[in-house]
Amino acid sequence: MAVAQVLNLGLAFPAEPQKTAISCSCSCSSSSKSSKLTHRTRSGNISIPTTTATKGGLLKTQKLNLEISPHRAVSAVRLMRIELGGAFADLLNEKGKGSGENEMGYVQRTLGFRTRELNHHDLRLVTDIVGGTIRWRRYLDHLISSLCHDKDISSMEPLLLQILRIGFYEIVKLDMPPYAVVDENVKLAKVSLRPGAGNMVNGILRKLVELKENEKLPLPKVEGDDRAQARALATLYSHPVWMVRRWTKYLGQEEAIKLMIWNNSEPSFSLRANRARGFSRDDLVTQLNALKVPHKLSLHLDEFVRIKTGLQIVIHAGMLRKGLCSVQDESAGLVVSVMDPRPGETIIDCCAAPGGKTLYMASHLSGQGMVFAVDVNRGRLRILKETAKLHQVDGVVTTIHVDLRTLTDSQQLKSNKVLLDVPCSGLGVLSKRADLRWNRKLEDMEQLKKLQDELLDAASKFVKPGGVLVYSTCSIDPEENDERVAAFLVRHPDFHIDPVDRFVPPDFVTHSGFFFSNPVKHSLDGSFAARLVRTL
Ligand SMILES: C[S@@+](CC[C@H](N)C(=O)[O-])C[C@H]1O[C@@H](n2cnc3c(N)ncnc32)[C@H](O)[C@@H]1O
Repeated sequence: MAVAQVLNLGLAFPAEPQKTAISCSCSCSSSSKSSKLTHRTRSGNISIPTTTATKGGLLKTQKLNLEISPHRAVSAVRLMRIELGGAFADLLNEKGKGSGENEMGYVQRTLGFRTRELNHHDLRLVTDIVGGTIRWRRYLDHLISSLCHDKDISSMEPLLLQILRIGFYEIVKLDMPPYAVVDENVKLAKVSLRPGAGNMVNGILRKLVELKENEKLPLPKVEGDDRAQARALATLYSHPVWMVRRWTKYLGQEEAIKLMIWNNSEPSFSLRANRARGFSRDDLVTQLNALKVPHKLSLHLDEFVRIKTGLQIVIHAGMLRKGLCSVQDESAGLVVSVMDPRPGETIIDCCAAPGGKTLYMASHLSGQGMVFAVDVNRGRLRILKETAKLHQVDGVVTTIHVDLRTLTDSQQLKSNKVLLDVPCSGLGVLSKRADLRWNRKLEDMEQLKKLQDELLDAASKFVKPGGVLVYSTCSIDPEENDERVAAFLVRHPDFHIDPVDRFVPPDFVTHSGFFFSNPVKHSLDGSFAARLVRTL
């Protein structure tokens, strides 16, 4: 069947995109609640009315749909929340934000029915589908648009677009049994929108299956001038064009492709055992074994283990809630190694919240010394304070809510060890932060670099003669890393570089003596740290 024939199924972009951007000749284009409910009843789905108590004590009747696969329904709703509501993909699994009652409230409001509660397996599927669909958005949208006669899909009904993206992702990237995927997504479109939307999803997904089976997916070729090649690569590896151009410039095309492949892969996570609570890595391993969560010991840091799957199980077992361990990438742990915190020391952490590095540094103090945790964001600082209590390091952590740039040079707040973990582009953590690549803009880079320079100047005031300032980012971009350090040294000739080779394995030390974790080479988040010592 040719692409044009798909369109003969009745796909058309209507004149009034605000009502329904793509409709089918056989569909009812009205999206009013009453007509949606009528269609649901007609389509024969199992809908069980349930009652839920509202705040005011009233009982509200809600429909429980047992026929729609709950993980697809929840995935579609989460994708809507991320794209239209600005939710962060990586926060939606946290209790109270995405799961449980709250989650079903969103599902009910968006789709008009509830599904059964999600179990661990469902949640894992939701995480995979939502993360993957966001990562592959540019690639999926290219295919969807190609199969809709190159129409502008930005005017498509948002829920319909999310359902199509999920179906495309499952077929093209997850290699799931295609006809089951078609049936499930058609059902979701019929019940949550209207029968015509289901017919349309059916036509497009079937066409996709056929093109995939015949290896005829309409994908761009990497050819032409630099710009054209960057555009093709951006579609094939699903990244913004500006990132492809930047990485091609700094890394070359081959490495840029490897980096994009890494960013698109399933992230792995590290857990840090909290020794401040007397919970060792051996204890952590025992618990992970009991929970049947596969793990590997970190090769670089004594308290850390890596897990590829099972984070949800760890969360549900309450290990984070009890403060026994935290989710922390080893690259962040290695920045703390560059700081080399020791019992009895006073440390100033200039951009501390939400506290990953503060708490790890505090756990090295064995109850003696102090970490002053400075941050401009009150809410994030509150989280740091609460977590410090939970981790039983609150005796050695003092929070200071202030814009670092307004703090005046004073003898009271000076130290031999100052950490400045600046706000940055986060280009080193794109595998974990699925949506970040779409939120970050090229224009942000100039603003961030200006802020980084200002914060470096401010932080340097708190370093005692002979003391060290550690500048760190979770970016792989030389303009935020080496270049910021070089510019700082020109402005501050009283500082010099102290090579980090005494603190981290040689594999992480750059020619200039900085710490750098490379996602492709080290299979960790990308991050950077420089030790800058003030002359006596
Ligand atoms: C990369 S995050 C720090 C992460 C933290 N070090 C950790 O390991 O969890 C950067 C932090 O800088 C803070 N920040 C941004 N501008 C600031 C300023 N002018 N003064 C103090 N803190 C600032 C932000 O609120 C944010 O919490």
